[in-house]
Amino acid sequence: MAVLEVEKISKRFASHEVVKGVSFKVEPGEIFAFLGPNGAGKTTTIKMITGLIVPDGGTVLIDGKDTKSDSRALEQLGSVLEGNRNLYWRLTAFENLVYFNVHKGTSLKQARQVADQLLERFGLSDKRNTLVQHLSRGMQQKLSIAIAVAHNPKLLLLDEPTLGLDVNANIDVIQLMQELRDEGVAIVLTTHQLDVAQKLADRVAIIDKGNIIKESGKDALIQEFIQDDYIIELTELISQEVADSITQQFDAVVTDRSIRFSGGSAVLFQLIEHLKPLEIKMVQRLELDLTQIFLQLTGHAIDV
Ligand SMILES: Nc1ncnc2c1ncn2[C@@H]1O[C@H](COP(=O)(O)OP(=O)(O)OP(=O)(O)O)[C@@H](O)[C@H]1O
Repeated sequence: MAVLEVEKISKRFASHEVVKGVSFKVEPGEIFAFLGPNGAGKTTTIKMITGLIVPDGGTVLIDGKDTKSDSRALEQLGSVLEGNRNLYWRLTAFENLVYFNVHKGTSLKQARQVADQLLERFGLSDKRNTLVQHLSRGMQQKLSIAIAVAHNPKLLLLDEPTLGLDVNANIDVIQLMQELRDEGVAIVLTTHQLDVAQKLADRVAIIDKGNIIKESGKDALIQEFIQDDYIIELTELISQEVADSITQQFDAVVTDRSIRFSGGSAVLFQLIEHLKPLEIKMVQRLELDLTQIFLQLTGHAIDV
C-alpha cells in the first residue's frame, strides 16, 4: 500500500489557484522528487500534506488514513520544511532531540535513549551538548532530519534538504536519505538541485503553474528523452580531409578526435562505413540529464 496518496488537492489564494488538482502516490522505500520552478506550487502542496495549509479540495492519505478526518494520520509523518529554522537555537542538540520526541508522545526515558542513538548515527555525538546556534548549517540540517525521524515515521517530507550545505555535509545528507529509503521510509523531496534529484530519486514529478506536467520513474523519464544523437570517438586526430568529407555527407560536427551527429543508428552505420579503416575508440548515444529534461518540459530553467 502507498504510504502517501495525494488525490486531486487544490488551493486558491484570493483569485489565484496555485495548486490545481494535484495527485500522486509514494510507496514505502521510495524517494519521490517533487520538482518545479519558483512559485510552481511545491511548498503549498507539501504544506497541505502536513496539514499546515488546509486544501480547498481533494484528499491526503498517509498510511491509509485521511489527514482531514483522522488525527492518527500525522503520526506516520516526519518533516523538515524550513531548513534549520525549526530548531531551538538556545537548546543543545541532545535537548532538541529529546524535546521534539517527547512532544510526539515518546516517554522521556525512551526519548533520551533514542536521542543518543540518533546523535551517534548522524555523526553528531561530539556535538551532543553544543547549543544549536553554534552548530554548522550542515550539522543543523542533519539534526533537523534526526528529529524528523526520531519517532520512526513511515513518511518523511524534506523541503530543499541540501540547500546551502558544503560538499561534505551534502554527501552526508544524501547518504542519510539513501539509508532511510533502504530501511523502507517513503521520502518526498523538493529541490532546485536537479543533480541531487538525479542521484537520489526513484520517481520524479514536475509541477508547473499548479499542475503536475510529468510524473514518471526517473530512469524511465531519462529513457523517454533519449536522443538520436551519437558521438563517435577515434583513437587519432581526424584529418581536415576526412572532416570535410564527413561534414559534406552527414549532419555532423567534427572536433579533434570526435564526431557528433544526429540521425540514429542508420546514420551511425553509414558513418562507421565511411570512416574505414580509421580506428574507433568509442561510440556513445547521448542522454539528457534531468536538468535538460526539465528545461524541455517546462520551457525554462528551474531557478527562474
Ligand atoms: N499564503 C499565501 N498567500 C498568497 N499567495 C501565496 C501564499 N503562499 C504561496 N502563495 C503563492 O502561491 C504560489 C505558489 O507558491 P509556492 O510557495 O507553493 O511555490 P513553490 O513551488 O514552493 O516555489 P519556490 O520554489 O519558490 O519555493 C506563488 O505564486 C506564491 O506567491
